Formats: sequence, C-alpha cells, structure tokens
Amino acid sequence: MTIAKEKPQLASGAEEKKLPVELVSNAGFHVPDNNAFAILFRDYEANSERKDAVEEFYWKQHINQTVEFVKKMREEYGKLNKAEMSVWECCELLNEFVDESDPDLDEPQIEHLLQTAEAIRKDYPNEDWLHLTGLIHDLGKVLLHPSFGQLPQWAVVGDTFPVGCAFDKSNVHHKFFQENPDNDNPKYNTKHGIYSEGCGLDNVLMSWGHDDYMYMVAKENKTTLPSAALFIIRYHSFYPLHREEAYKHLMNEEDEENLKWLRIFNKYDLYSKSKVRIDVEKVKPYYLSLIQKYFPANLRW
Ligand SMILES: O[C@H]1[C@H](O)[C@@H](O)[C@H](O)[C@@H](O)[C@@H]1O
Ligand SMILES: [Fe+2]
Ligand SMILES: [Fe+2]
Repeated sequence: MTIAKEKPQLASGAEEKKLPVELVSNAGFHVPDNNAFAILFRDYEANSERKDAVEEFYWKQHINQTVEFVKKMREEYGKLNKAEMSVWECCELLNEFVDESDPDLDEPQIEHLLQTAEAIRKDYPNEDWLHLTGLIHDLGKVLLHPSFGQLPQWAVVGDTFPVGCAFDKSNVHHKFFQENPDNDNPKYNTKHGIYSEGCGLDNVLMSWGHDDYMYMVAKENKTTLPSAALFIIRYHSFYPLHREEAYKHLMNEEDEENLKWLRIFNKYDLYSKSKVRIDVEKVKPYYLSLIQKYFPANLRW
C-alpha cells in the first residue's frame, strides 16, 4: 500500500451497466435458525455476550450522525487521497478489524467477505459480478485504519439511515435518536425533511460509513461492475429500507429494480456469518481474476 501524498484528480463517474433481474433459484442456500452465539440473527434485545457493546455502539452512532457530519465526511473522503492500493490489499487490511456493531459475528472482517462471496458463488455460479460484490461490499471498513483517519466505529459500521428527514421507528435502537441534534430541527424532523417524494436514493444523504465510502471508491475508480452491484455496496446496511420497508417514499423506479438484487444479496451477507473459516489461499486466485476483470490494478482510496 502506498499512501498518496498529492491530491489526485477526481475521475468522472464510472459507466454503470444495467442487468436484467432474473431471480435464479437459490433453493440450495440453507438459512440457519441461529447465529454462532446461539441466538436469532439481528436480535438486538437478546442477552448475548455482544449485546452491551452493540447497544453502546448504536447510542454513539445515533447521536453523532447528522446532516452536517455527513456532508463533511463526503467532502473529505470524496477526495480519495488517503491511499493507493489494490482491492486485494484492502481485503488483507481488514484482517485486523472486528465490527463492534454486529451482534452476529466477532471474526476478522476478511472472513466475512470470503464467507459472503463463497456462499453467493455456490448458488449463483454464473453471476461473477455478484461474487465480487460479496467480496468487496464491506471494504469501506478500512476507514477504521490509521491511514484513513482511524474513524471511530460509529462513523464506519452499523445499519445506515437517511439524515435530513425524520428517523424512522424501524431503525435499530431508535430511542437513541432523541439525543441527535437534527431530531429537534424542524427542517430535518418531518417525514420528507429536505427531500421530495420519489426523489431517488441517489439524492439522499445517508449516514456516513463503509457503504457510501466504498461506493465512491468503486465508482470513481471506474469499476465496470453493473449498477446493481454499486447499489448493493451503497445500501446494503440500509436495513430499515430493504428489510423493514421504511423510507420507500424516497425511492425512484431505478431504485426499485436494484432493490431486488439487494434483497438477494442480503440473505448471503447476513446468514453466511459463521465460525467456519474459508481457506484464503485456496480461493484467492479466483477472486484475483475477478478483481482484474472489473477494477484497475491500483485504486485511489
Ligand atoms: O453490524 C452490521 C455490519 O456488520 C454490517 O457490515 C453492516 O452492513 C450492517 O448493516 C451492520 O448493522
Ligand atoms: Fe456492511
Ligand atoms: Fe457484510
């Protein structure tokens, strides 16, 4: 990895390809009843060993993610002047991080990337773009790394939600939003807030974290991945939308199409989490070939 010293030029938007949505059978995928801690997946109330840390995480996230904060982060990280490295180098960096927001997994993040990608590959052998999406969807968690400003966990992981409009009840630990300054701001605390009906998610400011950052990185480095892949990367933590059906009034038609793929993806992202480790060296050549197909050798981060 080389840390960039000069401010690089911003590349213009990558070309986003459309994909037909045909829902290939995925009957083979076994959705486990319980996670590795013997409780239901995404059970934020269950008394598991991760409960208190996860709750504290959401308290910090909900009080600090404001319109002002998100704008500041987008501007700073949109410069992509933190590092230059390949996609695989970034996967390896994630070896050292555990996600504090996750009630279902306490393994290093590289395990989760490979578990997700391999589970998708099994059921969708021909959709290589989706395998690669699985591998890279959480790479934005590199924001936790010292070279990237070592952002606190609340600014990197956890479910995401729009800022600039009322916080929906379906957000995990919704109660903590009471202490968010935007919650008392009449410009921001109505159903539509600063947005209009059907404005499209592209026009919505999402809480800042690994989703939006990785979307920027992929797009600005001109990936040839299809638009569904970019949508998955950008909104995979937006559980209030893709699981709870909240905030749908902000979507446009294109979002509706892409959401179908996100829902497929989510099953693998969530339920592949386990203590069974993937043999990195064995699968590495396959993923390197996909990275070469869809990305330049070196990316600006
Ligand atoms: O705790 C999880 C985290 O592990 C994921 O990477 C993120 O996408 C989720 O939405 C979040 O809640
Ligand atoms: Fe994620
Ligand atoms: Fe994930």
